[in-house]
Amino acid sequence: MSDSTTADDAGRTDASNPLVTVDGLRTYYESEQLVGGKPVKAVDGVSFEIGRGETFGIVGESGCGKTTLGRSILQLEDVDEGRVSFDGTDVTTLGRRGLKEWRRDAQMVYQNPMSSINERMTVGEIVREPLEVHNWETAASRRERVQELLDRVGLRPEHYHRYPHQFSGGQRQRVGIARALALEPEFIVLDEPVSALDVSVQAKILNLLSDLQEEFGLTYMLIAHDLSVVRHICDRVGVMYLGKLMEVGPTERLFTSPQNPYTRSLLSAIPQPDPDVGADRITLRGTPPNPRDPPAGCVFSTRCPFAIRQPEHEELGDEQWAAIAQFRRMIRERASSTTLERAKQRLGMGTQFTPIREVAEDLFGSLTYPEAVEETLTRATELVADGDVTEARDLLDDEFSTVCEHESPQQHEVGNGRSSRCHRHREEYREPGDYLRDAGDYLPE
Ligand SMILES: Nc1ncnc2c1ncn2[C@@H]1O[C@H](COP(=O)(O)OP(=O)(O)OP(=O)(O)O)[C@@H](O)[C@H]1O
Repeated sequence: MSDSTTADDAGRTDASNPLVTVDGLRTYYESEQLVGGKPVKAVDGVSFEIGRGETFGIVGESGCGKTTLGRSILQLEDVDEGRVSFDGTDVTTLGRRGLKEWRRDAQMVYQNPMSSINERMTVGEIVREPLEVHNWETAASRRERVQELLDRVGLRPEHYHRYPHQFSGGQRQRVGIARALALEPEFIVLDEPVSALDVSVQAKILNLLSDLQEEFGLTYMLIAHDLSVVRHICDRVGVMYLGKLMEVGPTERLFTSPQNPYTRSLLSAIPQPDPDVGADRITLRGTPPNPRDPPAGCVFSTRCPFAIRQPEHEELGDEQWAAIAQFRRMIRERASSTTLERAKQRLGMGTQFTPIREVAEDLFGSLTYPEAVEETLTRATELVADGDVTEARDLLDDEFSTVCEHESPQQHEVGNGRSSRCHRHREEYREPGDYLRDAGDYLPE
């Protein structure tokens, strides 16, 4: 975003001297259920660095853990595991006083900056509050500082005594930015700072953030679901899925040559202005799984268009493969229902699942499969029809599951300052890029 970034041409930061280092961060939200409830794995082992003066973007679908990651870095959430170092200091071990001091340096700007603020406070009081909390200099200088901040973010002196509800969305965001800047921080987490605003206002706020970064040497972490905003202003980007960072890399490289299947799918799901482009692009099937119960191996394996297959299944078309994946998903769901639920179903009480033969007909009826695959699918269908759902699940697992479903992939270095979590980067498999080209699919340009 700024010229002062330490990222080089490839977007690599000065690794010997990053401002923020996140290492193996985990934040789980415990279930409200007292017994047996699984926690939400909102952030699940995330590592990356942010260089001084850099704008680091975090993208991903709704609920993938972006906000929790931002709040965890700022120690606004109880972190379960991992370290966050800021300028070389591990802030996860700071006591209350140390944390209060450090918070001057690290601030957050929210999508709706007024949501957590007492609506009876005037704009001046809102911006001044952090100065009061930290007992910053004298009352007169605090007042002067607030005037200076209002002016710097494009508000007028008479706005001091107005209330935020008298303001437009863009002006309210300016107030939020002024408040975040009050204590002269070095690092700001911007959580969807423009997504609630009209496009014309978005550009103004982004320009303001860019100017402020340059003027004060700020380092930003920008959380956004709008990929065009990220592409426009971030030096590097991290792509998140179900609490994991799937790919990290310099923005332009990541957008033009994504290395991870999830990044590819996410980018190709962007509506293309030109209908001729990306006519056969990859689409993201379904919605992400429940973060209380993420898939056992690679978190993206249940939706991945590039999932590794057993060699004998390589020839199956995408449609055939997708139907099998859907069939397996449904059987897994049924197999995980409790004995009591299953007994109730048999007695015609409780949830009624669609008869499995009907499901099989709907999914596979119009498709052709090699004989051996067809036989397995028929056997699984009959097992479910006879009530042996677990056996059917195991049979399908034996036939179709691969490393993607059993093992969580490591973060592989994939060149030019990029890293990606995917088993396909291992030597014994074909790279996602090669696989895609051979399949003749669309690669985002
Ligand atoms: N306080 C909380 N208690 C329990 N679960 C939570 C809490 N906050 C978030 N979650 C859950 O944690 C997961 C990650 O949420 P988070 O808000 O971090 O995602 P996000 O990527 O920022 O989503 P969005 O783009 O919709 O804001 C979600 O499943 C969410 O429901």
